[in-house]
Order: sequence, then structure tokens, then C-alpha cells
Amino acid sequence: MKIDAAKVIVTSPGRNFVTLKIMTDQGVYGIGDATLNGRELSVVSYLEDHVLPCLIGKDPRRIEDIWQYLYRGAYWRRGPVTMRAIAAVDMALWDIKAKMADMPLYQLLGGRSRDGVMVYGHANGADIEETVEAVGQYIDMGYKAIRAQTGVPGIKDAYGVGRGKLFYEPADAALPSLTGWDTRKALNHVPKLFDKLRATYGFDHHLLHDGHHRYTPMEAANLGKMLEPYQLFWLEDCTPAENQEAFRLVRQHTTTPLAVGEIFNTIWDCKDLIQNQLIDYIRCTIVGAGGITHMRRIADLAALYQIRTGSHGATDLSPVTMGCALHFDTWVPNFGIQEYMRHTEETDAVFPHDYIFRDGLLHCGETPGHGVDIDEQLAARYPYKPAYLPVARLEDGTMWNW
Ligand SMILES: O=C(O)C(=O)C[C@H](O)[C@H](O)CO
Ligand SMILES: [Mg+2]
Repeated sequence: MKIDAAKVIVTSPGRNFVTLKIMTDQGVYGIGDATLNGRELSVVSYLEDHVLPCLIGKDPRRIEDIWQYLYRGAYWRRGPVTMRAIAAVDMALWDIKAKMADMPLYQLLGGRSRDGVMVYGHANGADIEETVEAVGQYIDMGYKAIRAQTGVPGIKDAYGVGRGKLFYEPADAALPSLTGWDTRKALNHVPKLFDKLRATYGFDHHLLHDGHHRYTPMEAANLGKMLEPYQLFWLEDCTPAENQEAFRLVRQHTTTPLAVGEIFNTIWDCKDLIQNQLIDYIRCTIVGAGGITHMRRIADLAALYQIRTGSHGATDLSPVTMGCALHFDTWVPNFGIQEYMRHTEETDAVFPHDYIFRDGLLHCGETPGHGVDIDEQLAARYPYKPAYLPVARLEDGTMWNW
């Protein structure tokens, strides 16, 4: 069996997606996601110019060997571009293998560990009242877990502010839009949101919050402590994770569970945080961290320390990643939760899929493979449009984390 062709499909049904299709001499094909939000075309070039020529003629069943070939063989290891390209190949090859085996992907990984995958949705609002209302809408839809973000008085367009709909598309302009940040104002405001949420809805639902890398370690520790009475499921990205020692400081001060990893690319980004038990949930996902092959290694390392998975699942992760993630989540023993920001109808139409939402859980389907395809004719109707994530500045103009 041989790979005889491969192509990259760029489409923008509401937002940009980069998709890889690998074809074989036996007529079976596989689909992978390679979307890197705001930097999409760099992965297109990496794949088309440097990866696809090396794949032609290879045996698609040798998933591990091809992974090692692309990772070690490039010499320039790791990083978001390289690891997304490898992830796309890996997803497509697992899709092919599962189709050949006539099994849904989770069966190849080791079979079902649970009935369905608990997901959390994003509730956003311009102020506390709006966010409380948005959380109520998710509760009404059956969600068991909800992430809550609110606008903060005096901060212009901070991340998470609602725009009149349930989900939020961060890559919103042809050049990066400018948002503001002020930690003092946020620290005074965010605990009030959770106070109101618990007073309104009680403690039956899981609540989550994303700090989006914007606090210093001591500020993050302070926030974690202030949020303790509201028993969050997690506080995410409370401080930047380049210096991982920072998490020790946060950890020493608060029992609020910590999650990190949506911008990590390999097990090496996770290793010290996991082995020092500085986090509770690891947020890497299939597309960001080298595909199913590499995510398995990360999850297994985390399991040794009772750290659970909580994979990134914003709208920039295409339905292809979501399909793979749900098969992974259905199998992985140390599953925690899965982020689920719904895609638009246009996106769902371009990527026909068999996963469904029922009673707060997502369920992967039983179609052989990962269960997600691409309608190429429809995809061609949505040409690429440059779209950037915003940038953030403090009141005095200083660039800040986003
Ligand atoms: O989903 C999250 O937790 C995010 O922080 C979303 C990110 O802003 C988004 O995926 C960036 O591309
Ligand atoms: Mg996040």
C-alpha cells in the first residue's frame, strides 16, 4: 500500500481552515487538520513545499515511522508550524488505518472508556448580567460545564466580551484589532462574576475561567485564592507558561485547579509542569501537539501524576480536529473535559461529520475512521481571507499578553 497523492485545501466558511487530504493507491483517503489561527499560510507552505513531496510512495500504515521521519528528519524540531503539519499527516494516516480496519478510530486506540465526552461551552458577556444570562442559556441547552468570561468596566474590548451570540470568534479582522487590559480592574471584577453565578445557579454545574496569560504569577495566585469559594473546575492559562517555575508560586497559594497547554506543541512543553504536579489539566490538543500519536504520549505521562486531559477546542480547531479529539477522549483513561465552541452552519456543511451533542456530552460516531470528511466543491466556494487574532495593550500603550 502506498500514498500516491496528497493535497492541501484552504477554505474559509466563516473562518479559515487548512485541511490535508492524503490519497492511497487503494482508493482509501484520510483527512487531517493543519489550521494555525492567524498564521495559516505558513503551514500550507510547510506542507506543500516540504512535507508532501516526502510522503509520496510511503506506506501509510507506518504511522509511527512517518511521524518520526517528519519530526527527527526535519532536524528543526517542535514549534507550532512544524507540529501542526505533522499533526495533519498523523490525523490523516490514523483515518486511513481506521477505515482500512473498518473501525471507528476509538476502537483502534483501545476502545471505549466512557459513554460520552463532557464538554464545556463559552459564555461571554459585555458585563456580569450578560454573562450570567449566557451561562443560563448553556444550562438550558444541557451543558454540565461552562466557561464564563465577562467584560470589565474600564477595559476596552477585553477578550471574552460577548458580541450578541453564544460563541466568540477571536480572529476577527484583516489586521489585528486592538484590545485593552488592566489587571487591577480585572482582579476587582472577575470574582464578582463567579459570586453572582453561584448565587444564581448554585453549585451543580462546573464553571471554568480563562486568564489568557495576562496575570503575573502573584496576581494569578491572588485570583486563584479569591475564586476558591466558587469551586471552579479550573483556572486556565493564569500566567504565561514559558517560565514554568511560575506555576509553583501560583500552586503554593491556591487550591483552585490549574489548566494550561493550548499553545504547547510537544511533550517537552508539558514535562516539567506534569512531573512537578504544578497543574491539574493538560490542554494540548491533537492539531497543536503533533497528532494522535504524540497526544497519546502526553496523556500517558500526565496519567502517572493523576493529571487529566482538557483539550483545546475553540473554533479555530476544525471539525476534523474535533472528530479526532472525540475519538481520543472516548478512549483516553485520564480524560477530564473537552472544550467545545460550536462551529457555524457554513463550517459544518463544508466538513460533514458524525459527532453529535446530547445531554451535555459529545458523542463520536461509529463511521470507520475519525468520522469527518471535507466537501471539496463546497470548500472551493469560500476563498481564504486574512484574519488575525487581536493584540492587547495596557492603558499606557505597553504591549501585553493576549
Ligand atoms: O479556547 C480558548 O481557551 C482560547 O483561549 C481560544 C484561543 O483564544 C483561540 O483558540 C486562539 O486561536
Ligand atoms: Mg484559552
